[in-house]
Amino acid sequence: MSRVARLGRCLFKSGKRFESRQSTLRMQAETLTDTPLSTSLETSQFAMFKATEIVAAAAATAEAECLEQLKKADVIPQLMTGILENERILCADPTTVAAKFRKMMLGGAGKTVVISDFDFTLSRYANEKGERLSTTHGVFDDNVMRLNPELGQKFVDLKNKYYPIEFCPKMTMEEKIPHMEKWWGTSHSLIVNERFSKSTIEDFVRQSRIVFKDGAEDFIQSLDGHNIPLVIFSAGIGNIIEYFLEQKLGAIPRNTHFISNMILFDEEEKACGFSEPLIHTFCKNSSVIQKETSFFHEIAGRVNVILLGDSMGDIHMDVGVERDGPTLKIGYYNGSLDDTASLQHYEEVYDIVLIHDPTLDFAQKIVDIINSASH
Ligand SMILES: Nc1nc2c(ncn2[C@@H]2O[C@H](COP(=O)(O)O)[C@@H](O)[C@H]2O)c(=O)[nH]1
Ligand SMILES: [Mg+2]
Repeated sequence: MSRVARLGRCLFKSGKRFESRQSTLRMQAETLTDTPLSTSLETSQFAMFKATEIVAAAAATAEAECLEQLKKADVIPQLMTGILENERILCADPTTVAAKFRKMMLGGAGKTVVISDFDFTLSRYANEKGERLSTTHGVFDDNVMRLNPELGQKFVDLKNKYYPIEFCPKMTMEEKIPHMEKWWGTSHSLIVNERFSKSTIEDFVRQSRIVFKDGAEDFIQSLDGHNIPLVIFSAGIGNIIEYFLEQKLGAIPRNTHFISNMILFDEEEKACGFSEPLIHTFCKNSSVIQKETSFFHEIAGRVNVILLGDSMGDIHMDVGVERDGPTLKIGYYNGSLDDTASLQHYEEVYDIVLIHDPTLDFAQKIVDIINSASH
């Protein structure tokens, strides 16, 4: 079945499920808001209700009022219709996604945290000409080749050997992990052995082919403006991301935190090691989070997570804080449009799949809706 036909089937199927959900939502909202409990029962009947029922009714009414706001604003149906009508967006389960949107809007900005990958999620995968752009590690591939071709070739050889393994559809994650550890370990050793200085690495970033997705600066700054924490969870090199943000934004916003491989510098500001534990593509989860992470206090209570990723390794990103809210998983698919197996797999593990999207418009729209519901 061609991708377009599959997309059509997926949209039709999703659409049918969503229509039934919309009518259910509308019915729920009318029921909850048209006949408030206290005016529809005789006093004696009302007296029979236990305190718990009265509290529950009050909570339902309170939620119904929020729901009424959502219904009036028609926000969620509009959003879901936009998703289902966009051929470049896949959504396998609109009903679940609509329910997550609703919970996140009810929770508002104060209950929200964004956990985002960096390489090819906040940064672009390719430029307008379709040329591949750089990962944070790739900053060394490009720049070292210019300064020291023999060493530069070692970085490139590593990428050419291991990148295909990382995205190989036939190997299991368990089969890939030893190769990823070898790739990260070898490239980090090359960096430490060469004792690159901090200032040299900052220059590498200035001259690199890392490009933000369109709207990324505004997205990061709007999160900061609404006090929504942003955790950049990257298996890349966190120092490179910091230098890139400083160069593009002028400073790292207060709300932005990093979980990543960090280059350690000695007193002469020369690279002398890397932080532990190693974070590669397939261990981006709470197992690599240090127990007393500095920003935990800032995200405690933020039960609703917007997760942004581009690879299979990003779907379990979590910062290990106890919570019971939804995680809305938004996946940026950079692969071939003919690779229906990968497209199907992304659709299974991400709530929303954005195909070849060089912008953060969709993520910005979700955050704007959450912020508007908070007022
Ligand atoms: N060019 C190189 N790319 C590398 C190397 N080691 C890892 N990687 C890539 O980085 C991303 C992980 O970053 P994330 O922010 O997306 O988690 C991963 O997908 C690898 O392809 C390297 O030595 N050279
Ligand atoms: Mg990535």
